Amino acid sequence: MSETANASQSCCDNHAGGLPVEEARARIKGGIQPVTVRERVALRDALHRILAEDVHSPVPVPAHDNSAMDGYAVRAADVAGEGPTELRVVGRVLAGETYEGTLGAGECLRIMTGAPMPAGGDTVIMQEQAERTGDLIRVQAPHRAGNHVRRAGEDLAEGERVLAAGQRVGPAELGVMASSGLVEVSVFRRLRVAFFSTGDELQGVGQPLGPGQIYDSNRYTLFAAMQRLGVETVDMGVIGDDHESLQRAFREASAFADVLVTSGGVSVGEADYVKDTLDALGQVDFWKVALRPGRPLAYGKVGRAVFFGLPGNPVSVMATWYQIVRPALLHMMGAQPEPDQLFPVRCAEPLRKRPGRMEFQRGILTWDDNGQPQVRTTGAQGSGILSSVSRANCFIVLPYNAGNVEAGETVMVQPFHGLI
Ligand SMILES: Nc1nc2c(c(=O)[nH]1)N[C@H]1C(S)=C(S)[C@@H](COP(=O)(O)OP(=O)(O)OC[C@H]3O[C@@H](n4cnc5c(N)ncnc54)[C@H](O)[C@@H]3O)O[C@H]1N2
Ligand code: MOO
Repeated sequence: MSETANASQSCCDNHAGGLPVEEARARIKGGIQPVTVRERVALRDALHRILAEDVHSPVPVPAHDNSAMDGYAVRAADVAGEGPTELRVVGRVLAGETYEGTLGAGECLRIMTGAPMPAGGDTVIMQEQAERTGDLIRVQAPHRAGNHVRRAGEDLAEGERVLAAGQRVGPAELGVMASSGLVEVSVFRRLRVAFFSTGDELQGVGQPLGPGQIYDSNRYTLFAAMQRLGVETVDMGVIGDDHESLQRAFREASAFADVLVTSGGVSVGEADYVKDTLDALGQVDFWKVALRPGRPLAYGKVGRAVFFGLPGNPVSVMATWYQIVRPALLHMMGAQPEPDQLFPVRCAEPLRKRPGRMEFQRGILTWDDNGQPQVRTTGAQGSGILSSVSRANCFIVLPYNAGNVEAGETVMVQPFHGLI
């Protein structure tokens, strides 16, 4: 057998346990198109949206040289020596005003934080460092030229590119655009994402649980994750475990949604119809990823909609959402790829791990007694224990081939901050 044949043989063997996570991500990325339709929206409506164009500042920010402190605007030359130096206060300027005169030698101006610097003045002395008597101040020099002055354009120069196309708009981006005086911004249209839960055992909150029933939590988790991502959500409720209901729901969703996300029914059980429905109405690309929790994960297309069939276990929903679906949706939304946020940290306790799947255990990242970062798990890691995520602040990411981890070994963590 040739070397190539050997390589492809071993590749397929490995994939029996599911596609490697990176390969699943790459296959999805290769099969989906980012949206191209743009719209202009008012600044606040741009929150969580993706910029469709670079944003340039039409004005310098700040617009004028101004004081960073409450105190006195002076001429640097007057306060360059050892001192003490006496200067005469010729007036006052508050934020929002301008001082019309020009400071002459031996003169200073009472100035408040944010007020424009007067002509002739180039340095500010904090009021705590000036002793005032009547119209005179006495300062102990020297003071560095330009001290406590914020230069026009030091934040953003006029015409400077402030933000790039593909950036997601969060609080800082919204504020920065407002600081440039922008009223509207061009963003990509929102993705429309439909979702439903499957399972005859599911009951809605507010109803008593019948025998064998559980509450449907996945629709809440998915709703929250989608809201945070900034997509338009269409909640299709709970769909029963039968071909007819599923086919109807798939057809309906594919008529209006860009993406359909379901939970449950993708494994090998006798009521797991989701993959079969996808087979019948669309195309299955893959339905197993070597990821834990969350191996059964169906990906394909129904009509023009991209389909993700997540497993039913609530933690598997979260792992597959954050590791596979979220990056895919960001790509479809027109966002720049996010850099991997993986950091090496000492593991404070032993971890159980079987080789063969990439594992996302739920961790608590803290500091040890020596001030060094450390991580431990939230406890039981079953894929039905959703509180293992609500108690965590990071994923502990264990590679495919890793086995058990000893206390004190280094592991990689992916903080939830900015992710969840
Ligand atoms: N013989 C095998 N059995 C299972 C395998 C396997 O490979 N061979 N894989 C296991 C793994 S791993 C997972 S994950 C689950 C995934 O199964 P399904 O996607 O078909 O999910 P369900 O069977 O419908 O549900 C699994 C579990 O999650 C609960 N669930 C479902 N939906 C919700 C919801 N909306 N809110 C809260 N909880 C939900 C459901 O009641 C089940 O307990 O399959 C394993 N089995
Ligand atoms: O991998 Mo399943 O997805 O354990 O929960």
